[in-house]
Amino acid sequence: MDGLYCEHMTVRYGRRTVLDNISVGPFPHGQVSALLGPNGSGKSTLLRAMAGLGEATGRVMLGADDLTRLSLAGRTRRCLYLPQALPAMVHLQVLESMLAAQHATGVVPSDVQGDEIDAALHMLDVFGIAHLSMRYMDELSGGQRQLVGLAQALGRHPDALLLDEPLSALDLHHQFAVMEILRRETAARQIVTVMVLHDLNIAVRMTDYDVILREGRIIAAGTPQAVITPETLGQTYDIVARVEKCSRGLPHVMVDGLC
Ligand SMILES: Nc1ncnc2c1ncn2[C@@H]1O[C@H](COP(=O)(O)OP(=O)(O)OP(=O)(O)O)[C@@H](O)[C@H]1O
Repeated sequence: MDGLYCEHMTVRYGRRTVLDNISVGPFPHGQVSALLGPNGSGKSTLLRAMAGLGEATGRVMLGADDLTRLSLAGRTRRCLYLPQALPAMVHLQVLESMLAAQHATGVVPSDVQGDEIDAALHMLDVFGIAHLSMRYMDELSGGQRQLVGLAQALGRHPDALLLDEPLSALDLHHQFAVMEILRRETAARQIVTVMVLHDLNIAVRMTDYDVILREGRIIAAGTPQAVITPETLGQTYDIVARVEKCSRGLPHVMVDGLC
């Protein structure tokens, strides 16, 4: 099987089982996937387990490669997790923080052409924040730090990118801009990108493969059109919702009330 997938994944916190023997994926190469579901449904737990963070049993595969057999450093090089928390407010310039991130996994990937500083500046430029390169991280806004975190993550050239609520601090313009950047970079690099999202309208329009979780169980998986339906939204979020077409013919989720 191609793409990123996990088999028989179980995660416990103490005596509480949050994910019980679930298999999910494959999350395809070259496409952006979303993990959806209500608060506490297990999205971050699943993303972290796929990245090898925390105690978990089961297998995580990237194509034919069993990631669970790798050291954590080796695994992080292949499959990078960007946490929900924004990058720390350290007293480092943005460019320095990019270089530190580049070196965090010990190896500068061979496909980074030319000078490392140029590569870091290029990534900042991709996210439209090259003008912040000499500013200090602890002097940036939350949204600006989130953009730096995304630039750091893509700058590390992983094969799979696992992003936990990467749009949470961004304004509407930047939410759409980041989704377009992630779609373009994911396709150009043929990597796997999986993100936790709460905005169903972004998911329905701008992702390719979605998984909905509730209480650690998979409610639905597939294309947004197949997964984001009034039935699954009712079953998952306890809401009465419609998926209509807007005047431009694009799908739009509308919530009429609670079940
Ligand atoms: N470190 C922890 N120790 C104990 N329980 C935890 C821990 N982290 C998460 N949980 C519990 O595991 C369950 C799943 O949490 P998780 O953070 O994966 O949910 P989520 O779907 O990402 O939620 P949200 O949308 O609110 O971020 C929740 O019931 C939560 O209380």
